[in-house]
Amino acid sequence: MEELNKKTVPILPWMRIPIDVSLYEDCPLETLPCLDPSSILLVPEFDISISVLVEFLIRLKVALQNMGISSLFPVQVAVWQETVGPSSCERDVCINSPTGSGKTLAYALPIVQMLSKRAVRCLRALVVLPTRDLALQVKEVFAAVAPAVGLSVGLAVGQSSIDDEIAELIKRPKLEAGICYDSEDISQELQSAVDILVATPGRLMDHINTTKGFTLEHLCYLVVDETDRLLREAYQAWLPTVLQLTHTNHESHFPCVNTFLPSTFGSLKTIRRCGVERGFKDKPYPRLVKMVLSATLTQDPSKLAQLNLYHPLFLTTGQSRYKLPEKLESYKLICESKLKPLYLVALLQNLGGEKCIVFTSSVESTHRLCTLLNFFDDLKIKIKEYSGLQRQSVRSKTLKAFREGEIQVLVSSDAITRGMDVEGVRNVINYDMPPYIKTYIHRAGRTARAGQTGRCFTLLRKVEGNQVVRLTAGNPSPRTQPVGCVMLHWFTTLRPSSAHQWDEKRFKKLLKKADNNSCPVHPLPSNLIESHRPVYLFALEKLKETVESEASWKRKIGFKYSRMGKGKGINGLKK
Ligand SMILES: Nc1ncnc2c1ncn2[C@@H]1O[C@H](COP(=O)(O)OP(=O)(O)OP(=O)(O)O)[C@@H](O)[C@H]1O
Repeated sequence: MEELNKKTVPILPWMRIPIDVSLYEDCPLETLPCLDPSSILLVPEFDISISVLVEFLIRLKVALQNMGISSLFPVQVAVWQETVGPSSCERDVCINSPTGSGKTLAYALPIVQMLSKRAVRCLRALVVLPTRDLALQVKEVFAAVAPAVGLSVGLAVGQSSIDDEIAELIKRPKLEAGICYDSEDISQELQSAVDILVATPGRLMDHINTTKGFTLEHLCYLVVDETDRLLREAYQAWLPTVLQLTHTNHESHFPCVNTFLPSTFGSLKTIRRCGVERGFKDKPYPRLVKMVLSATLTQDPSKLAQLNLYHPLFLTTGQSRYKLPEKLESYKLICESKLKPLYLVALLQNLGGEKCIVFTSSVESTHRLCTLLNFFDDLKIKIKEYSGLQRQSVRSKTLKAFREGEIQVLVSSDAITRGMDVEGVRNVINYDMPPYIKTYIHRAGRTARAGQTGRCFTLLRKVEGNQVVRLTAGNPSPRTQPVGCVMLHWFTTLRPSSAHQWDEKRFKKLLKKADNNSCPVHPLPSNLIESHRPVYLFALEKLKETVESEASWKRKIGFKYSRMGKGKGINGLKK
C-alpha cells in the first residue's frame, strides 16, 4: 500500500483535491498578509490591545530577519494563507512537501502568530517528534520566534531529569514560609510555564501520566511532525491518549481508548472547558487544530484514520507523490561488492573533505564501516559514527561537532537522521542502497536543503551470479573465513531472493517512483581507487582484530549484542 506508483490516485477523497504548493512563490516578509501590522485592524477579535499586537508583529518580523529569513518559502506561504487570518484553521492541515522545503517554520510561524493574541499562559501548542535530536532542532526554531511575542517554549524529551523538566514546564505557587501545602491542593494552583511544548512521545506520556499540573485541556494546536514515522510506532498509545485528552465533547470518538489508558490517567482526564475561560473571546470551543507533516506523507487511510482529522486540507507539491529537492543531483557508482569500501574511500577523497553523511543499512555496519574508514590516515578527514547503538549524550556531542564542522563525515544508519537539518551538508552517500523510495528521499534530503544544491551518491553492487550463489549457499561464518571473504560478508548483505537481480536494476525501479529520477554514473579515476588499495588490505586486517577484540570485551561484560543487534538499538529505535 505504501509504495504506490506515483500516478496512483489516493483512496481518500480529500487527498485527490490538494492545494498544489508548487503554484506558490516565495513571499517577502514585507508583503506577507497578517504579518503587516496594518492588516490586523481588519481582524478585530483579540484578547490583547491592538497596540501590543502591532508591537508583537514588528518584533516577530525582526526575529525572522535575525534568523536570516527575508521571505517565506512556498510551503510556508501556503500554510500561512490557509491557517492565519479571518478564516483561520477551520480545518486540519496535512502537508506533504519535500525535504528541506521549510516545513518546520511552515507550522511554527502561524502557531506563534495565532498564539500571540492569547491573554493568559497555558499549554496551547504541542509538537510531537520521533527523536530527541529532532525535537531539539524544532525547539530551536520556536525559541527563535516565540519570545518575540511573549510566548514561552518548553521541551520534553528526557534530556534532563524528570524533576528538572517539570520545573521548566510547571509554574509552582510561591509557598509562604512555614505553610506546608498538601500536594493535592497544590495541583489546583499549578500552571503551565510554557505556551508551546516540543516533545517526544515517551516523555510526553510520562508527563501526562505523572506530572501534577500538566494538562492538555487548553491545547489549540497539535503538530505531528514526521507523521508517517510517528504513526508507525505506537509509543504507549500516545496519540489516542492525546486525542482523548483534547476532545471537546463528552462523547469519545475513541470508544476503545479507555481500555489502554493507564490507571493514573483517570485523575488527569479533563473535559475541555469553554473558550472564554481559556482566554478566547467569542469562541465557545476553539477546536484543536491538527497539523501533520512529512516529505513522504502516508496515503494509507487506515494509518491516517488514527489522527481523527477534521475536514483535512491537503497541501502537496506538484503531481508526483514522491518529490526530491529541486537542486539535488543523484549519481550512482557501480563496483564489485568486495570493493565497496575502497570506492567509498576514493569517493570521499574525491569530494575533498566536504561535509557528507554516509548511510548504511544497519547500526552494526555503521560501526564497522566507520572503524574501517578511520584506518585510512591519508584521508585526513574527520569521520565519526552516529547510530542508535550509541548513548544519546555521545550522539548529541557528535552531531554538535558535525554542525560546527569539526567532523566532516558522519556514518549513520537511517533511524535517527530523518528530518535532521545540518547546514553545509553538500553530499549524501548511500553506502548501502536504500530499500525503499521513502528511505532514499529522507536520506538524500539531508542535502540540497532550503534551495541549496547537493549531491546524492549511491553505491551499487555489481555482483556476479555465481559469486552470489556460492556465498549465500555457504553462508560463511566470519570466524572461519579468510579476511577478504569475512569482509565481503560484513559489508554486503546478499540475500538469496536478490541473487538474480543486480542492485542497479532494483535501484532504477526504485528511483522511478520519484519525479526527478535521472541518475548518471559518477566516474572515479581508477588510479585514485588503486592508490588506496594497499591501505585497504591493511585496514581490513586491523578491522578484523578490532571487531574480535570488541566481541571478546562485550562477552566479558555480558553484553547481549545479539539482542541489541536484532532490530532495535539501545534507545528502542528500529535500525
Ligand atoms: N523562509 C526561509 N528562508 C531561508 N531559510 C529557510 C526558510 N525557511 C526554512 N529555512 C531553512 O531551511 C532549512 C530546512 O528547513 P526545515 O528543516 O524546516 O525543512 P523540512 O521541510 O522540515 O525538511 P525535512 O523534511 O527534511 O524535515 C533550515 O535550515 C531552515 O533554517
